[in-house]
Amino acid sequence: MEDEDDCPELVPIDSQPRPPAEQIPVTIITGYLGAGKTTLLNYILTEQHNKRIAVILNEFGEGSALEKSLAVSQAGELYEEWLELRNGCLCCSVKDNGLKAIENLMEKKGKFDYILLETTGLADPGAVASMFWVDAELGSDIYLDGIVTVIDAKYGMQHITEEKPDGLVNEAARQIALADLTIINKTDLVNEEELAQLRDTVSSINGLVKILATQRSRIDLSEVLDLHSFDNKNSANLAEKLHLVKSTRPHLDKSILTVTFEVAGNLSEDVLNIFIQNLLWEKTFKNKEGLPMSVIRLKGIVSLPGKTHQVMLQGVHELYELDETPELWGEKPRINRLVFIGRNLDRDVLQEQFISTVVQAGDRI
Ligand SMILES: Nc1nc2c(ncn2[C@@H]2O[C@H](COP(=O)(O)OP(=O)(O)OP(=O)(O)O)[C@@H](O)[C@H]2O)c(=O)[nH]1
Ligand SMILES: [Zn+2]
Repeated sequence: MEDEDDCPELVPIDSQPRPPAEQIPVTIITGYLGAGKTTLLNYILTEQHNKRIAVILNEFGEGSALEKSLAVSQAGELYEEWLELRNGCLCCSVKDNGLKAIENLMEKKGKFDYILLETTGLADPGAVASMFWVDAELGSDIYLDGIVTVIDAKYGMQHITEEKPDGLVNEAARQIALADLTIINKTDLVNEEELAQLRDTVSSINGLVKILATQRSRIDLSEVLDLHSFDNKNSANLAEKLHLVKSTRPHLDKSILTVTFEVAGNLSEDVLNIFIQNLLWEKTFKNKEGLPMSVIRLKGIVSLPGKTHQVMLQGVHELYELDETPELWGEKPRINRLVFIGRNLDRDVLQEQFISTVVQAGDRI
């Protein structure tokens, strides 16, 4: 789906659900060491916009650092604050730590319009993303808007294809697997052929992701901000978008790839939950070599019996959510579309399992 960018549809205003007015978007900016994350942040801060943006630098969700730097851009002026964070384990305690610190800062300084968070080059953005996502559900002031991965045009390929010792995930590839947008930066350092190769590799990992190319991370802000990748605000064309996604071939034997399939019918919600939990939590699905499938990102549109609206399925790491969208099925055929991004995924095995359990149970309802 690279460069697939359709104009927003004209929709009557009241049919557009919005997050509650006070909720503030967080965009996670990730990418391998030196790819251009900070350059992107600085660019966003200096661009013309009327937003009051809080930028969180340094790692967030690793180790037990006591102090993190937080810079706030207000009316073009950049100033820094040092915040004390009690303990850095963001993935296991939801309402604490970094998030609390942001909320405290907002109490003190007034609200921000937007939060940008740069992870370290080696971080797993999934853990950070999960935290914000869960928190939004718990009625936080903040919601996760999207994950943006910056890739070094010159060294990206090397980072992505580097083989890791058995069982370890390649961090650069995982960052791409999780991304809603990838920015291939430093295009001044490569020729067109190298750039095209890198694009192909990126889409072979993540068949859903949009790919843009930049120099000095210069990018139209509307491409980066307000993506609404984790809520149903942009669900209008999701079914069509998912329909265009293709299963990919891995660029290396054990690398991350995308698999997708479509199946008609109504699903049993209970059995669907069991299927996803087996896949994400129990890891009971194996590919033909007997290796456990591991899903990093999951997206779908499903049809549940008795529901007139399309239901969106979203997953990051071990979290997932079924969320009714404003889209009606109407006269459209009820086709479930699922996209999985991860390792050791076997499309045929997944599809067979899905049909023999979730769809068949749905048929019996
Ligand atoms: N040639 C070239 N250099 C760039 C470009 N964009 C950024 N750089 C340089 O690349 C280096 C790394 O950029 P940063 O923005 O600090 O990268 P980062 O991802 O934040 O790096 P870490 O936080 O250390 O992981 C800096 O020296 C930038 O000036 C570009 O488009 N072309
Ligand atoms: Zn940086």
